Amino acid sequence: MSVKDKAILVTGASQGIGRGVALRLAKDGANLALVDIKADKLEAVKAEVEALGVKATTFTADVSNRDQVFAAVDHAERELGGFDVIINNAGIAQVKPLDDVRPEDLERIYRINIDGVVWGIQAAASKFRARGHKGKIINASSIAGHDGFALLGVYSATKFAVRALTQAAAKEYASHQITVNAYCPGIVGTDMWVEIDERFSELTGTPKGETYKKYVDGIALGRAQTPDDVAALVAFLSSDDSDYITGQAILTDGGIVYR
Ligand SMILES: NC(=O)C1=CN([C@@H]2O[C@H](COP(=O)(O)OP(=O)(O)OC[C@H]3O[C@@H](n4cnc5c(N)ncnc54)[C@H](O)[C@@H]3O)[C@@H](O)[C@H]2O)C=CC1
Ligand SMILES: CC(=O)C(C)=O
Repeated sequence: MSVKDKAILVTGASQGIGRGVALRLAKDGANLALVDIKADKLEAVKAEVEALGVKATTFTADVSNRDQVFAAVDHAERELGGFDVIINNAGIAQVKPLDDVRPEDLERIYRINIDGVVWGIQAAASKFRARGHKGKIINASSIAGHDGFALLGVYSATKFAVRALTQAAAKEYASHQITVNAYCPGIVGTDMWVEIDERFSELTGTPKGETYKKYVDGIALGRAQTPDDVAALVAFLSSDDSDYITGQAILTDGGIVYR
């Protein structure tokens, strides 16, 4: 399984799963374009990637802005000398009872978690077609894209939407040898879960740390997921070994949701 010398763009690369994916792909020999809305942390990840002996470049972009996503893909191609894979990883959580959801809540999360994936799909697919070669589009869904989670209803809806987009894009682009798949992590110990845990505490009175613990206790393999666990699947989906897989939303959760 190899991604050696592939040019790969990762969104949400400043921290958490995106950073973990970038480091794993760099270890495997890929050259990386690191994209995030948070410019300050990107340079540190770039240095970590370069220390592994591959090329890295950074680009600050808000994935909800179509022009910025297209510019990020152009930048990646220019700086890395090619463009082979996009990983539409950036996303935000939202913990809210459905009763309390207002139009601005929907607008904010839809624009990042759904629109951002649409722009990433479009920008990558048009680049692959312009270059006249195959390509891979890999999107972040979740266990919450397979089961709706209480207090994470709208977030779950966005992750179901990512699965739908993944299937539709796989069908639309297959004739160009572009594959489109999604990864569906479980409970990963990143800043996103710190935020989710805190919001559950505020809403339900559960002591801090207890919601995270409750979810981790429900994992069959008995431990929380790490970004490296997720990165192992993303590395496979980025490699030529996954060439015959398209339109799938693959669970990597240590045993929470069974499909
Ligand atoms: N942490 C978890 O347990 C799980 C996470 N996921 C998904 O994995 C992805 C990564 O999650 P984590 O690393 O845990 O989150 P995180 O919150 O630690 O990192 C997310 C990154 O995305 C960036 N980002 C947010 N909005 C952006 C925007 N508009 N434009 C560009 N970058 C933006 C942030 O600056 C941050 O660097 C997300 O799509 C999330 O929904 C899925 C399942 C489980
Ligand atoms: C953040 C997330 O996707 C879950 C299910 O925890």
